[in-house]
Amino acid sequence: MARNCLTLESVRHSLIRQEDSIIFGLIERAHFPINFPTYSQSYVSNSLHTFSGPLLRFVVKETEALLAKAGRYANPEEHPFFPEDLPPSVVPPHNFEKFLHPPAASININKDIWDTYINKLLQLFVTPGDDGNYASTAASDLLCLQALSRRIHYGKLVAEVKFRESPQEYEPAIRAKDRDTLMKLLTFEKVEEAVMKRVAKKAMMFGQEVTLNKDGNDGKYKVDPSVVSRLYGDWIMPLTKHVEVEYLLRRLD
Ligand SMILES: C=C(O[C@@H]1C=C(C(=O)O)C=C[C@H]1O)C(=O)O
Repeated sequence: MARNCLTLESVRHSLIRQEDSIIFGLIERAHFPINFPTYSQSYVSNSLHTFSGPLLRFVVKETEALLAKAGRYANPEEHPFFPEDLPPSVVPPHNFEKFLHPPAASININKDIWDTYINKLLQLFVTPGDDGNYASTAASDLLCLQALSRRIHYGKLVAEVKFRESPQEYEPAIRAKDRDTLMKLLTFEKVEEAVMKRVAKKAMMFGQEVTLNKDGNDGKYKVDPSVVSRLYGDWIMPLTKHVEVEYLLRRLD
């Protein structure tokens, strides 16, 4: 859909579709235990020193460098975790439609997303332990981080649509830099409740063991549906709303 035709309904539809990517990402990651060395500062201290620091950082940085060359970050919906020193794109530029307000478009909260994912979310949905699969673990973390980042930064599009639909409602609070009022204006509790129920249901459907005999899967899921609901309620939606508020605060710049 052309950006200038975006509506609250169409951006919400995209958020619903993105739930699938996030839940599949969580299921893939939950396949491995925590594998703590993936995040350890000292993991490669004995190697040939082609890099230092956590393996996940190395995997994300190197992947982003490659994707930057392929033009990924020219797309306003994509946000790198390591924007410093990214190589230039080597592909012909695509003329992405400019839907966002330029001074607000550059918001990037990936640092918060990274810290939240590693320090708070992971231990809620993966088991303790170490099976040595650190590179595969980092690869599945990368997918989760990218899906979360895309969803949370989608808050910019949501905020732009909400602002365009009723600028007169938002302008006084933006001018007064009143975060609390902005948060109230952009919050739809009924929508949030529906999101939490739907993601739990999707986690049940996507995370069940599919067998050819009649036995059910004994209520066991690859990732706990109530945890998925909690990740959304406590972190993913609050971070999306944080992006919405930050965006609106710059909407009249
Ligand atoms: C994204 C929106 O803004 C808020 C954030 C929501 C979310 O992150 O899913 C849902 C409802 C709103 O409280 C929206 O209105 O759809």
